[in-house]
Amino acid sequence: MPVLDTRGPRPTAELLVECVAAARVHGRGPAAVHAVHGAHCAVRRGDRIALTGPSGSGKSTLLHLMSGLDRPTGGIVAWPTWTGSPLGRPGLVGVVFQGQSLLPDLDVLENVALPLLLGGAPDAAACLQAGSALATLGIGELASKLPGEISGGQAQRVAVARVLASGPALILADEPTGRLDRAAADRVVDVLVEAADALDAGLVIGTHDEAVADRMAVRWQMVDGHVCTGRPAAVPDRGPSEQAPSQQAPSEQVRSDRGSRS
Ligand SMILES: Nc1ncnc2c1ncn2[C@@H]1O[C@H](COP(=O)(O)OP(=O)(O)OP(=O)(O)O)[C@@H](O)[C@H]1O
Repeated sequence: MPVLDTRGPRPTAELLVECVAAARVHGRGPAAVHAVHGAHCAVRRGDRIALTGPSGSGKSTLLHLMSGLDRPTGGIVAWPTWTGSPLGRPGLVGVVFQGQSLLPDLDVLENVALPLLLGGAPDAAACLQAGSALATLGIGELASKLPGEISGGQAQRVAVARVLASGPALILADEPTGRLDRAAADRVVDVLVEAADALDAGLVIGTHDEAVADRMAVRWQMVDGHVCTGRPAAVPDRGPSEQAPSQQAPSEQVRSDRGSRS
């Protein structure tokens, strides 16, 4: 029986990421695509959010902005309690990518251990943690396989294991169950929710799967690049120790850098 997350948001929990009028335009001129515009949203520790919406509505783009992997072309994306973007800093944000994201020349265990090794963990500890994450996902026997030797669904679970192994404070999963059957999809969501609970992490799952979305306490709906969070489109309430983006040093936020990326 899948675990249903019925907890509501905790408005004073640590604010992990917030978007204030965030926008992302891909390309320029007549070919420009306004993938996200005017996004006001925030994720706190303990949040369990389903990000839903039709194909092309901007879910992946918004997740990439919140991860720091992409930069807004308008507005602000900020991580108020961290100093600067989480990019390249294991343990802060973990992203389960939508497509193939495993390195083909590394075996499954090495793929899962890689972020830990890059973060400075000793080999033995990284391998132990990676093996444990694979076992949690029920795919421990794949450890020595290369990505080319496993199925798409198995690769998707390896990608989830890779994120969980590094114990991030914010987990952003982009269609993590897209290639899985119902039972495997339920298991992956179980694992994501259990890991998020254990880490007191914020969890956002981009999904087309209503059964997955229904298991999250909160739903954000995207339509044509607009995100509806069900909350007023104002700067979210902050806990007493948290600064608004406008009070932070520029280096601690990612502002619009219109024109610097296409
Ligand atoms: N690198 C890019 N260059 C140009 N356009 C892009 C790029 N990435 C995304 N887009 C466009 O931005 C819009 C939003 O795409 P995005 O992938 O964020 O949507 P999505 O809701 O995640 O879709 P899906 O559910 O199919 O994954 C789409 O029109 C898409 O074609």
